[in-house]
Amino acid sequence: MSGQLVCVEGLLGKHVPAEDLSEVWRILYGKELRKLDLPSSAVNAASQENFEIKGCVFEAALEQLRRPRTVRVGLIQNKIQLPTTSPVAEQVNALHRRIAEIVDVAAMCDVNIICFQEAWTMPFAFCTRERLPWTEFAESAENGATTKFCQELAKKHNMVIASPILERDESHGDTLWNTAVVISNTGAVLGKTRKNHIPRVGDFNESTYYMEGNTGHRVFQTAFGRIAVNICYGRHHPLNWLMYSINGAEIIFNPSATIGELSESLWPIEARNAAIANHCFTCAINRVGTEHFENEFTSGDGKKAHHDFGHFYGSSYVSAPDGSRTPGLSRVSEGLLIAEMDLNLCRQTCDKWNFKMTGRYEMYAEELARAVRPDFQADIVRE
Ligand SMILES: NC(=O)NCCC(=O)O
Repeated sequence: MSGQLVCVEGLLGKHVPAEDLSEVWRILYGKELRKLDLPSSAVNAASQENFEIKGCVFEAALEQLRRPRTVRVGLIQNKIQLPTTSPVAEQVNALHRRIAEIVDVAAMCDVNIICFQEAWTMPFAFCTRERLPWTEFAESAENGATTKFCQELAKKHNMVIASPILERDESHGDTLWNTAVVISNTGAVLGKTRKNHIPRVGDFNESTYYMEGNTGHRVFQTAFGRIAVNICYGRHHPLNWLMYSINGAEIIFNPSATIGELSESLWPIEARNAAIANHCFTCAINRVGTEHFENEFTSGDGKKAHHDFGHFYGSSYVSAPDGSRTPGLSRVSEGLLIAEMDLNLCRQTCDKWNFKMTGRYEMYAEELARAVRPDFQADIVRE
């Protein structure tokens, strides 16, 4: 079944009677979004280069004192381009070429900020638990080939780029991290942020390679708004989203690599819920395809050894603070999703629902401070 169904929203459109569709849509997905008019040059280029392109608009009410703060955000989901047995440099170069093609199309659509999927320059090889050649994909966040490549793209297109890579930290004993590098539209490296929560589930053997990040919940002030990057497994941790939001993030990207059997039913809920709970936009990005590895590996579950991880189901989407969301990109093909958003919607939703005001953070801060003490006793009343 995995890999067959292209898109759940497409099925709804096909099978729900036309007279019921908009009500079904409103209940499941929130207020219906206007489609973004994309230039035909971009649509043609996407079709020639064989990737899906979709665009939606999140509107906000007009205010008297603030102008609309309209920004276009792009999300790219892609496959690996070469077999995992190809030389490392060739695999990376092929991915650079593919991303450059898609970013060129994003630029035709006036995208201001773009984010790629988790560890986008490599196969998601952590399932294998092998070191070589996979650790050779790690690069310096500050001056590695991928960062230089992104700096050129950012300058060329006046675009902020969030580039999640496997980082080799030469200043700290050559250690590895799972890192997103944020590059300003000027081409300067604005900074980096590391994955805070590392999975210990299924074949996601990432803790074999790197540790939980040490960069906290930093937020990047860009020319187009304040952004943060909550990498993959971090999306299961509500406090992680909360802290990016407390530091002022208006858009939180969630570059991911995850497979159908494990997480597909959680996928549409978690980033969307985070947008609602934190009065911000969230952008969930997942890779697509099935990646085959030469040496079979086991999953510690008594089942037979295998050569692949399962199907990465794509389905990248954007959610707004009012709970509305875009349809997902395809479950099976590469794609570019563009969301035009008025960032004024963040404060407008905050003023309506007041979660920041009613959140009782001081109460939770005290309770959590007690709960993490070694002498903590749970507060349970018994008969
Ligand atoms: N890459 C990663 O953290 N995957 C973990 C699985 C998931 O969070 O769905």
